[in-house]
Amino acid sequence: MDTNTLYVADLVLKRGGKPVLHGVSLNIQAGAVTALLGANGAGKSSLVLAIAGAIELSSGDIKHKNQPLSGLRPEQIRKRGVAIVPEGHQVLSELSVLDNLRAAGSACSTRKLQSEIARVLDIFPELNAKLNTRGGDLSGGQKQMVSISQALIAAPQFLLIDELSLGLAPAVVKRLAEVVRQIAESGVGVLLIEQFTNIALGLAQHAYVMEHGRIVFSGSSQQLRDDPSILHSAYLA
Ligand SMILES: Nc1ncnc2c1ncn2[C@@H]1O[C@H](COP(=O)(O)OP(=O)(O)OP(=O)(O)O)[C@@H](O)[C@H]1O
Repeated sequence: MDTNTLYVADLVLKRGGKPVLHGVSLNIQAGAVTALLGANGAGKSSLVLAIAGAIELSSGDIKHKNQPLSGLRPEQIRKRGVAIVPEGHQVLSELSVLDNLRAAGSACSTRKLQSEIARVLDIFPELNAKLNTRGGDLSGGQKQMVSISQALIAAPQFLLIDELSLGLAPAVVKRLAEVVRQIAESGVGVLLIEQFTNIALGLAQHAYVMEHGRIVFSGSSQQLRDDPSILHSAYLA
């Protein structure tokens, strides 16, 4: 088993008694972006939440470095190097940006937390001027930067991003795409859910397409660009 890969195998999941994932398998490679595409309701968010331990699986395996992650609590999964940027650029709106970052690193020692905050501010230098601003007073793009920064604290090996650009202005989307590329180049494996398929396929080497709780395509981003009918049928399904 390759230690640079997060293995997800045969995930079965129900929500509200309804089957949502019907045996989903995928691999996320460290140091690369993997795109996860599919229409609303296909099960992408549920998959990411299940990998992060936020919702309970009926069955399936999630493994990294030969260790099972399935069945662990979210904070244990985080400690093992898998972090999530949930949908909707959520931040703690009453806390300052700096306190949002501190809260994300509450498991770190004070010294480690300082160096981690400095590291994420190197990635998003635009947050330096906002450290004392309340989370609730930020623009959507700034909130997404804080949300990604929170996930990056404690240097995860894998980062699962649920909707990078939803509702954000084109200039911000371009900036966030640049950062995702940089994060992957630094060695992190990024699973990217992104409504703009051209952005996702521009960043990703490998892509998966989901339809009604199943993976219906796994292959190179180039293949999906060359044959748009695969995506068209998934988005119309
Ligand atoms: N909290 C919930 N409780 C019960 N069912 C849910 C819940 N959230 C989502 N579902 C159902 O799970 C299925 C998959 O939804 P999910 O949000 O995972 O899809 P998605 O591909 O991420 O779509 P979207 O882009 O709309 O978030 C849908 O049928 C949805 O109705």
